[in-house]
Amino acid sequence: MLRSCAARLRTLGAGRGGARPPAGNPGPAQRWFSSEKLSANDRSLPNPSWNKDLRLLFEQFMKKCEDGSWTHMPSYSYKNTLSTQDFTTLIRDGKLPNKHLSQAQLFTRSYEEGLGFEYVMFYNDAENRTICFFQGGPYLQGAPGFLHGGAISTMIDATLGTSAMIAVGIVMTANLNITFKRPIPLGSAVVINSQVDKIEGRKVFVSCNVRSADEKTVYTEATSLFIKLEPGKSLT
Ligand SMILES: CCCCCCCC/C=C\CCCCCCCC(=O)SCCNC(=O)CCNC(=O)[C@H](O)C(C)(C)COP(=O)(O)OP(=O)(O)OC[C@H]1O[C@@H](n2cnc3c(N)ncnc32)[C@H](O)[C@@H]1OP(=O)(O)O
Repeated sequence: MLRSCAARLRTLGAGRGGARPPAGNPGPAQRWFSSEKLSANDRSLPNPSWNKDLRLLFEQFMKKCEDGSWTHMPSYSYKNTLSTQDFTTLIRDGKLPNKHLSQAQLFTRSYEEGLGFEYVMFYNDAENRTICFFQGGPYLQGAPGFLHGGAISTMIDATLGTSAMIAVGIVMTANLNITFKRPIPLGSAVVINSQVDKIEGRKVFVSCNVRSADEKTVYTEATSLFIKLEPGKSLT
């Protein structure tokens, strides 16, 4: 099943997979989620650290990929990618020191397998929704036995950011409001369900909640504003 979905992604091409870009606004997100990056090292595929719930959720959604309603997002890397160069040229006028760039890693993929952020995202084009299944490892502890709020915020930002980027292209987080309602047990699988609520010019309003795998517990809720970056306008 895994192999068939991977093959499907390759056939479908760009990172939005089967999803159609909005008319006249394809956005560069396509390149970043490109199937070219699908490989044996794809961190969005199950590994031995994934618990039963995370595997089950992954399998359920890979099945949903088969009719094209959902798209599995392969993991991506900032390392030596065209998108990194685009981003630095666009935003930093190429000023980012090369030394730092060559060592750079995507924060959420920088821990060894099982120790930090284990996650996979799926995207639904028709509903403008991105869903992330996330299991926080032992290096993400805050209160004993529970996930650090910063780690939860990071995954929320990544999921909401992905939603916004798919909608309009390169964005940055301008505002992130989070309500922590219940602590999340370390090592448990949670569901981050996000949607684009509104787009006003360059402003993209996105929201999400974080629930337990059985959906019975709402752990966290968040709303956020992302701003589509303006080509040629340096932020530094
Ligand atoms: C991240 C890019 C990755 C690239 C490629 C990778 C591929 C991987 C694929 C996928 C990954 C996705 C996952 C990533 C997730 C992580 C994202 C982060 O962690 S981002 C780091 C934290 N955020 C910052 O450091 C921003 C710092 N702030 C800024 O740089 C600027 O303030 C910025 C860009 C947000 C806006 O600056 P302006 O100069 O472009 O725009 P102005 O003119 O100030 O605002 C435009 C409109 O927005 C409103 N606005 C701006 N900030 C606001 C705010 N905080 N609250 C309310 N309104 C705000 C303004 O009032 C204005 O509104 P009016 O058009 O006049 O109606």
